[in-house]
Amino acid sequence: MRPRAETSDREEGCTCVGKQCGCLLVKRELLLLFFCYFLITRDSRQQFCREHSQMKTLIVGVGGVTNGGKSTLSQFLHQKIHNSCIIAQDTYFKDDCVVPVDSNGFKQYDTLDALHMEKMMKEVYCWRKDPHEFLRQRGLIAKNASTDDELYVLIVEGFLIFNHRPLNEMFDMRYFLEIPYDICKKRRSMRVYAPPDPPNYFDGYVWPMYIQNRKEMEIITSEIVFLDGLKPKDEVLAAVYEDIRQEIARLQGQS
Ligand SMILES: Nc1ncnc2c1ncn2[C@@H]1O[C@H](COP(=O)(O)OP(=O)(O)O)[C@@H](O)[C@H]1O
Ligand SMILES: NC(=O)c1ccc[n+]([C@@H]2O[C@H](COP(=O)(O)O)[C@@H](O)[C@H]2O)c1
Repeated sequence: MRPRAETSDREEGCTCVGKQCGCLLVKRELLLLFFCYFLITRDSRQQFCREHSQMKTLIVGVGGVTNGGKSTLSQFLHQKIHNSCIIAQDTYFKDDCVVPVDSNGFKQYDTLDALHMEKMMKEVYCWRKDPHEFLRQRGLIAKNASTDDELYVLIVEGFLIFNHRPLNEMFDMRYFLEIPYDICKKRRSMRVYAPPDPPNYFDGYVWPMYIQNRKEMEIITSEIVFLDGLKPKDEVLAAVYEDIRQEIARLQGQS
């Protein structure tokens, strides 16, 4: 009879005292197991919630002529806009050894073929899939920051962003910085690329390619806001920021 009574005690709750109690060890192990399971699945549960929530996003394209002020504007917007980040096209140039030379001996850097566009698109898709995680992985957001009612802004900048159809179709807002030939030539001459521009590169290759790329861009898309890159920096930056701020407010007002 005695052993039966001990078994029923354990089933209803342990009454044993002391460190060696097996019931306590089992409970502790179960708790530990549950805690590990919770930790392991927390990130994927949070990701699932984000992917299936009504998260708001905005993709802004900042295009324009070389040295038109794209990076300056993008950096400014990034500093001002909460939960924003930049994907820059000029970080996707192919290695110099695979960029072909044209009939005049100029390296053909100013075409989509000189860029790893599939890689760039992957980065944009990665952001779109889970902007919060994208920012977190790049140290742009606190690990446990709330994801409720957040709006995420992606700034994509580059001289050929509107020429690549799949990318162009993703933009909610498009800006294009333009400056005249002489100013562009002057600004370009003060910048050192890798590799540096060879003699006559601007007149013999860069500017003619800009004219050609711009024509092609205008065939692909018409919804572009053209910006005068000659206006004082503060004026250009403030005007675009205000435009985007209003769009963000409009989106946040939506239920
Ligand atoms: N509105 C502006 N007025 C005068 N200079 C500018 C203006 N915007 C940018 N710049 C200058 O022009 C140069 C090129 O700007 P940057 O933003 O790097 O151009 P991009 O990214 O289009 O090649 C930089 O020296 C920058 O300080
Ligand atoms: N690897 C590089 O970053 C690299 C090399 C050679 C030329 N470029 C020039 O970069 C320009 C585009 O960048 P920006 O719009 O920032 O000037 C193109 O006109 C191209 O000629 C870049």
